[in-house]
Amino acid sequence: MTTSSAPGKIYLFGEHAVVYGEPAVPCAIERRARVTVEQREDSHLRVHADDLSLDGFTVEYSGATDTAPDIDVSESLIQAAMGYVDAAVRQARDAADAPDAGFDITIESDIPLGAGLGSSAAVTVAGIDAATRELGVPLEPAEVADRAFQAEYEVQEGQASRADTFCSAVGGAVRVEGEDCRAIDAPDLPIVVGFDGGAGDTGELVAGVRELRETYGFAADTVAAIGDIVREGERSLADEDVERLGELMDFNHGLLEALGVSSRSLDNMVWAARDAGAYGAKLTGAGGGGCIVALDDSEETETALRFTPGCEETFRAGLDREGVRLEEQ
Ligand SMILES: Nc1ncnc2c1ncn2[C@@H]1O[C@H](COP(=O)(O)OP(=O)(O)O)[C@@H](O)[C@H]1O
Ligand SMILES: C[C@@](O)(CCOP(=O)(O)O)CC(=O)O
Ligand SMILES: [Mg+2]
Repeated sequence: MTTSSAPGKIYLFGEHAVVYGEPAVPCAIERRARVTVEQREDSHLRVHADDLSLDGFTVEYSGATDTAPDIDVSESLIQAAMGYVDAAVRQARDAADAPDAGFDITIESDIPLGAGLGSSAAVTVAGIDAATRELGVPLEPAEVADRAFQAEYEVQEGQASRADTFCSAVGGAVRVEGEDCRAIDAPDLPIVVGFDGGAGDTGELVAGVRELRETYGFAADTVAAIGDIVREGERSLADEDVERLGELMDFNHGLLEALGVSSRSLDNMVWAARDAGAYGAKLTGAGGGGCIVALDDSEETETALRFTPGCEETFRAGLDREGVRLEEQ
């Protein structure tokens, strides 16, 4: 039996634009997904996911085509849930040259689903790490990242950057531009997250930006301007200039809003944080609903978010300098 965990992330800058080759800077946060795998005698997969619905569920199957129908959850939820797990298992089987390996898999996660905190990447990264270790072929974090990207790319039908998976695998702050992925230095940032309890559809939101970008030159310019913000943001990060970082996050949020990926509740939370004196605030991840990230060393932003209509949860999320790690073997 092997358990690995991997962190979720927030985007300081650059989501969406990173899909078109602009740089992005995500940071791993201290919220993790833990995946436990145990090799079976047969080639079946039995997956237990506690967090997918209020009750959690278990599904046993031997492949994507013959999902066992004897459980009380919709087919689409199973497909959505199993996509990443299936793809992670395919990567592990491939890495170990063990095409028939079967597993009992348990997923536990502190990362809300579809909320912009990279739950899919954390589950995929931790899953590949645990399954390859279980098969006796532990991989370096960079290789876990590469395989997790292939898995996400497959599930998201070509609409994925390397940002989430690389960040989750190596931890800390990272910079991703196309295939160029590297860890960068960052100070401990006073990160506050606000969560509206909802989720956005990453594929749909990415497709929306793609269409705007193809329709209007100024939308393409907006995407390019986000790239400029990221490059400026990297300098502020190196200078540890938190005030400037906040200003650039505000600017980045404005451009994401213009690209149509914000929502009323995300905007409300962003404004609540700014009014409370945060250095800056923006949505994180695909948008549409889910989380915002703000920088504030005082308690003011958390207090304000607690009283903001539409905000369901707020928490401080320290930068997690550790990426994927073995928990137990
Ligand atoms: N705890 C979990 N157990 C099983 N699958 C999960 C878990 N958390 C996330 N996932 C998978 O990740 C998907 C959400 O990923 P995505 O839409 O990219 O949003 P995000 O990565 O921002 O959370 C879920 O639909 C599910 O397939
Ligand atoms: C919109 C995007 O830039 C980030 C999506 O992040 P998340 O899955 O919402 O956490 C897509 C991507 O980079 O793959
Ligand atoms: Mg995701």
